[in-house]
Amino acid sequence: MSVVSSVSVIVPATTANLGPGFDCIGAALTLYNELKFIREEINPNQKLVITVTGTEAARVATDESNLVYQAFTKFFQHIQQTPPSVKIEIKLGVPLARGLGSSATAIVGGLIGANVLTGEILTPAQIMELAIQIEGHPDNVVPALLGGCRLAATSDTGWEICDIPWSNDVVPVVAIPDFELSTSEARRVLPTEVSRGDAIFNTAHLGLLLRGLETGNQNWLRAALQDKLHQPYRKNLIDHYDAVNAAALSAGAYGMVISGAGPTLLALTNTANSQAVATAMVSEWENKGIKAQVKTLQIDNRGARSVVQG
Ligand SMILES: Nc1ncnc2c1ncn2[C@@H]1O[C@H](COP(=O)(O)OP(=O)(O)O)[C@@H](O)[C@H]1O
Ligand SMILES: N[C@@H](CCOP(=O)(O)O)C(=O)O
Repeated sequence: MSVVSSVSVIVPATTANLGPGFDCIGAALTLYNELKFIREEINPNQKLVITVTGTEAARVATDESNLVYQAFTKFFQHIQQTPPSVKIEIKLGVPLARGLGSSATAIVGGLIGANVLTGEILTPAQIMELAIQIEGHPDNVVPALLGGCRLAATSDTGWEICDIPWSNDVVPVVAIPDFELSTSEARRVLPTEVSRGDAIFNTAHLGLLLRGLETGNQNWLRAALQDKLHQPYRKNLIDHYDAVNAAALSAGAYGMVISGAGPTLLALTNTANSQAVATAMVSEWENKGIKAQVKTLQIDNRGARSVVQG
């Protein structure tokens, strides 16, 4: 493969955990960030120019602390080369710090951009290992890279990634409030140890969820979307969680969970009820004084993709 001078990388948002699958399952969604990498001499004293567009652009760092650039430089550290001068153009479509995997898009995008610019020195599996290492857990970076719904588990030799079939009858609706919650803050409230009862509860419910997602079986999905490992601790960080949950259920959702580390709330429902569920969730929050936007999405089955431009 030859070295290229410019590449665009499109990376999907993700919804991680899906209730009982804390830190091991996530799905890619039809909502995207686009990152363009242009290898060029800027000037002798400057190695980096970052531009960001999109409604939350002002909140993204444009210096070396930018997460896309951090991942880009980690790639070069890994292959023991000096990173080239680069211009990075970021088009934001994924809201920041809302539990929709914006950090995963930045990490995956930075790694793929660097790999393509160097003529694909690393394999997709090596890129995945690096992405998991940087993010610290696999459940958002893996579906962002590969698309679909993915379960990741460690093995003696690394990671086993499993493709989880997702029935077309299961529709994801995300309600995104206008406040941020960083993943690190939402991880700080979690206990380091859990009881055997809670571990068994989640093991059983995750098994049920996998079959519910595959078959669209409504009873299994209704029972499956429960969790004892993270949501009981995190829901207090999300104002009116219980009220939005009740609104989603009464409008016909199978269940509602925290998307990723939150504060976005994810309802799973069927096509017939999706509009009612979306309206109920956003109205409930807005009645309580919290602005929110709602999106009825699909599962992205392609994952991150790159287009070489020169
Ligand atoms: N496109 C991007 N470019 C640069 N940094 C980003 C981008 N998207 C997200 N980030 C960084 O990731 C942070 C959010 O990460 P995190 O708290 O894990 O939330 P999320 O649930 O959205 O992944 C942002 O505050 C920002 O620092
Ligand atoms: N399992 C992680 C997932 C974080 O996802 P994000 O989309 O909020 O970055 C967690 O729940 O902490």
